[in-house]
Amino acid sequence: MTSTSLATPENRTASPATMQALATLNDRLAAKPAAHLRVEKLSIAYSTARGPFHAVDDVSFEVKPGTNLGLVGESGCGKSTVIKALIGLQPEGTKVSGQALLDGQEILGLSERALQDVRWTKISLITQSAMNSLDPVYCIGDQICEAIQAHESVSRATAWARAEEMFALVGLPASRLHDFPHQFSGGMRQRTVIAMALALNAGMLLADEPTTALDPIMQSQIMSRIRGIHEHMRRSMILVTHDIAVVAETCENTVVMYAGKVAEKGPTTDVLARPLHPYTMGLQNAFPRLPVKGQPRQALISIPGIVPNLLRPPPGCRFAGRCPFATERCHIEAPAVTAVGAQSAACHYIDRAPEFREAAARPETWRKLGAGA
Ligand SMILES: Nc1ncnc2c1ncn2[C@@H]1O[C@H](COP(=O)(O)OP(=O)(O)OP(=O)(O)O)[C@@H](O)[C@H]1O
Repeated sequence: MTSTSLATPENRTASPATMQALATLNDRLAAKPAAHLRVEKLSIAYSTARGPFHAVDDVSFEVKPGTNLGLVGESGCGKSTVIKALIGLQPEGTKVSGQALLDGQEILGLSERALQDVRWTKISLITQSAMNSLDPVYCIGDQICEAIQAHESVSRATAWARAEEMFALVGLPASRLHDFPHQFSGGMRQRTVIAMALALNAGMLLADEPTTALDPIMQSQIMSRIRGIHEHMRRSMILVTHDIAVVAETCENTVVMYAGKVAEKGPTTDVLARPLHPYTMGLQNAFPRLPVKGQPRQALISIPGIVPNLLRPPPGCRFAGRCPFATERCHIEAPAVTAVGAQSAACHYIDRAPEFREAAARPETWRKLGAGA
């Protein structure tokens, strides 16, 4: 990446500190390009007292270099489980199968030693809870320096300068590097975690609900900061969120997960404008959309029912029990993934998607569950 490519309209209005931080990033960005991730047939089962819990089943997707992928779905659909497996943080005893190739290197099942070489330098994590990732007894600057020096043989002065650079990128003054975590607000702590995740310039960022713990104003500030950084640094990112609107604004591609499986995936604009899977249609109804002038404000419709228990996953389509269009076949036979252009979905009735979309927009459709397609 060249310095001219960083001079986007947005950063022309950025502060001198941010501009300086962006300029000094150039060499490191060029040395470590954005990563490519290919996940193939990823299955993950937690070991529980009642047997294996199949939290993720046969999940495949790709993150192209320099793009953002949104991983969406209700709570308990397996999004965080995917993220944890990618960075080797699954609990002991968890069974992980399939492949995850980061720039061609298998990152599933690495030894702790091998993981240390990959984590933070090639793939880094922005977690849900910033407070837990910061040590209360060290000042923030020391923590960032320690992370840098654990992976790169640079002097403390260089590491501190890098920490200042990262703070400028996330919009925090360098003087605050001397503070301790308890002196920061929730939003500032979250920015710090983002700065730490960026400090080693990993080609792949995993952001697991990076704003969930914050108030709505702070959420939108942090998300626009993440978008800005993405724009300048062109890292690859997986963004886990419940919020379809955030995905629409931030991610080129989207994977919709339901009960541990991929329900639908493809370019975000296609998935949101022309969803193929009834679950995506239902998920969209549950989120507020921007009002269109002259049209009545759309009512929010939630999907009745709950995600099935994955100790014993249902044999057919996992969404069948909540799908207003499900037939007997859906309850017995698991649907294969079918592609329509760049988009694909696991639904037996993908060819009826236009008709389903119309019906799914009406609240009464979701009231007569199991009525058959
Ligand atoms: N250590 C564990 N042992 C057993 N089951 C687990 C464990 N961790 C998570 N689960 C279960 O796995 C399923 C998927 O959880 P996961 O956290 O991946 O979902 P999610 O889609 O990220 O949800 P959320 O949006 O609430 O974080 C859930 O039913 C959860 O209860």
